[in-house]
Amino acid sequence: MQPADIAPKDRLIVALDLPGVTEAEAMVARLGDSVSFYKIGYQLAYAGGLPLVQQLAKSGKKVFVDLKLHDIGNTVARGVESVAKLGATFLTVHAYPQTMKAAVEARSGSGLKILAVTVLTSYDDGDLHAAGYRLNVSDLVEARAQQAQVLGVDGLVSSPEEAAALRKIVGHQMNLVTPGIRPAGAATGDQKRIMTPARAIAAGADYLVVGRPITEAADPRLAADAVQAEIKQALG
Ligand SMILES: O=c1ccn([C@@H]2O[C@H](COP(=O)(O)O)[C@@H](O)[C@H]2O)c(=O)[nH]1
Repeated sequence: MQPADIAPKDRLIVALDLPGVTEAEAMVARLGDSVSFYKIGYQLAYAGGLPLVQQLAKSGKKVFVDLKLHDIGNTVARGVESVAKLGATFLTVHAYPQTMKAAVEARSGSGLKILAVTVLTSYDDGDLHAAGYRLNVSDLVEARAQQAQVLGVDGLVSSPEEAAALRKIVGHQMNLVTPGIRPAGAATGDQKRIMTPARAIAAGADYLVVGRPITEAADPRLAADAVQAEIKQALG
């Protein structure tokens, strides 16, 4: 999907990083029609949250399954086939060539899009070096984006800090999905490469992933509406 085709409201993806299905359902009810796109990651998926993917999809919401798959090709492919049956819109894999190739082949014919996680937004150059990488964050993100593009991956997960550079590399053929979003004044937490919603959109991000600044807000709906307003304003 070209960025211009993405409805402004669908650009906010709320991370349902919550302890269980009851809490997740309550959050979805609280956010109501302010939010149309949800992300289910480790915490909820491992607490029985995967059936919620189908439930949300049936109720008209879009769902991003953020399991960041990385395994031998056959295991990744079979996992992708299973997630495709749930009706999810996005699924993440780590941006390793074998993994991306297996995922792209396995999703073909389904409506599922594969997103490659380039470098986690909680990493800076020092963290990469500590993990044994010689490249800095921006170089590794760009190298992985180029590999992902060649392999036919549908989109990239990166910090909004890399969005403008990635746009130049991949044009509008791939979706740019950016966590590490922090409204002005929000606690950074463990995120290291962050931007405000408005700056992320201006930098070229298609989708903004926001978790704690919304789910831990005193009024999550008000917090989500504020992010939506910032997105709309930045889109002009
Ligand atoms: O590089 C990445 C990839 C995924 N995430 C996920 O996004 C949300 C962010 O939540 P916040 O509470 O807004 O920090 C979370 O579910 C991560 O698993 C990411 O942050 N960075």
